Amino acid sequence: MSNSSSISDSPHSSVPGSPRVEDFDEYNDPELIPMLMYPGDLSKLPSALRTHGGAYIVSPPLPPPPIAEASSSLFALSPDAKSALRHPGGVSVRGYNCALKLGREWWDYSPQQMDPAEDPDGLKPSTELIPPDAEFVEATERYFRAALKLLHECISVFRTPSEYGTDMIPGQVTEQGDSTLRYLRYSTSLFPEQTARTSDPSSERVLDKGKGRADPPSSSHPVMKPHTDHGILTLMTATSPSALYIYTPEGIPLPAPPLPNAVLIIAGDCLAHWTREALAPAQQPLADHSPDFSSSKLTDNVASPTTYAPPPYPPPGTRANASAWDSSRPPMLLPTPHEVVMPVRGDTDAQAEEDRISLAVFLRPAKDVVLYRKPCSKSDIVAPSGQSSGDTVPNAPSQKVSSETNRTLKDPEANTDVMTFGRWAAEKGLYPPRRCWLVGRGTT
Ligand SMILES: O=C(O)CCC(=O)C(=O)O
Ligand SMILES: [Fe+2]
Repeated sequence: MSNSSSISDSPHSSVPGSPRVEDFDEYNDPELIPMLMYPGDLSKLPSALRTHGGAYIVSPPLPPPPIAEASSSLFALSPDAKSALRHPGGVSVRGYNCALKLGREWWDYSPQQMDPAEDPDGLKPSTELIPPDAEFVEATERYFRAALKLLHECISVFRTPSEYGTDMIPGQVTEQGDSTLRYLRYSTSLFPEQTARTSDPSSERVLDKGKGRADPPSSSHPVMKPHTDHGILTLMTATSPSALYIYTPEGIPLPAPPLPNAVLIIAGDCLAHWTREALAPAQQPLADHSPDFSSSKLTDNVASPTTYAPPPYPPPGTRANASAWDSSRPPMLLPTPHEVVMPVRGDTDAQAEEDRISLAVFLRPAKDVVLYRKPCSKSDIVAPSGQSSGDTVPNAPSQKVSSETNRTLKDPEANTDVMTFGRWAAEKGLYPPRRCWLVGRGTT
């Protein structure tokens, strides 16, 4: 498809490289992320996620994102003030965190009380991990509420009968759940050498999790490595320079620059679990499901079924052959891999030396919502830390697994392995293949 014909006389023709919404049905260009006009085109979101891994929603019902305020208020705080916003239990998805070697810092806004599993001693409600700027926090709260409303509208599309099924999202996903809003700052000035030069040594130690010295950066560019988000949907916007890339289900990278008056929506892990369940009930025995995807109804619309591989989700703590359960049931939607690679000095981008600030709203279910139930034999399940079998997930770091994880690991009587969202989130970091289904496919 030719870009010039598709964007001429489009209301968004000022945005180069994006297809006109009206062309969407015919549209099959893997190089462009579709643009959906709010509200009329929301119904096309499942298709867009399936073919491209993401879609822009144009004219979303959202207040202006408080990104400039994040820069001047939140990220301008002193190192000590930032340290005061760290979660007492070291949780990286609440309050302030940084990865200086990757040139990145971020802050998560989560107005709900902390989950007891994260905060067993009831040390602090998360509302205490907020910066001392009421105006900024109010603007953040306003944006968060409006974004959640929009994301729930998106979810209602998945509940409407369509060629992909009906009621793909469980009914409980109507509340805030474990949703959060995140601001990120990417800057070469965050690299350890820079911070060592510009901040006093004691602050630097605090910022870099107790390290007394500045290790060199892991990359010359501020980055976020390829991953999928563990929630349902993520809504994103950012300042230039453009640095975000998403991957299609075929593993093709697409630039995802910030567009004026638009937000990007991508799919999280939950959608893959639920669309797999909706189309292939887990209760059916393994033998009923052919691993030959080309013969599956589910893949009729996929351009090259042979290149369409499901994400390698080895069930935690199971024997290697148990992962065949997952690969025999391709999900209708894959979670969207994405990564951020900042241009830096010497790159061609004119804005290469500017910081990039991004904002993401993660729509997540509550921790006890079930992602899937998997039939298993008693011998399939071992402790996720790999203590009771030699053939558990390779290289899984030995880490403490929450009591919630152990409780829900298995119902021995029913021979059913129940994966809740809380368990998935807790275990995702422990099993490298779950970080991103692209890893190991030679794409990254
Ligand atoms: O900074 C961005 O644009 C993406 C952030 C992201 O992927 C994340 O926080 O999970
Ligand atoms: Fe992400």
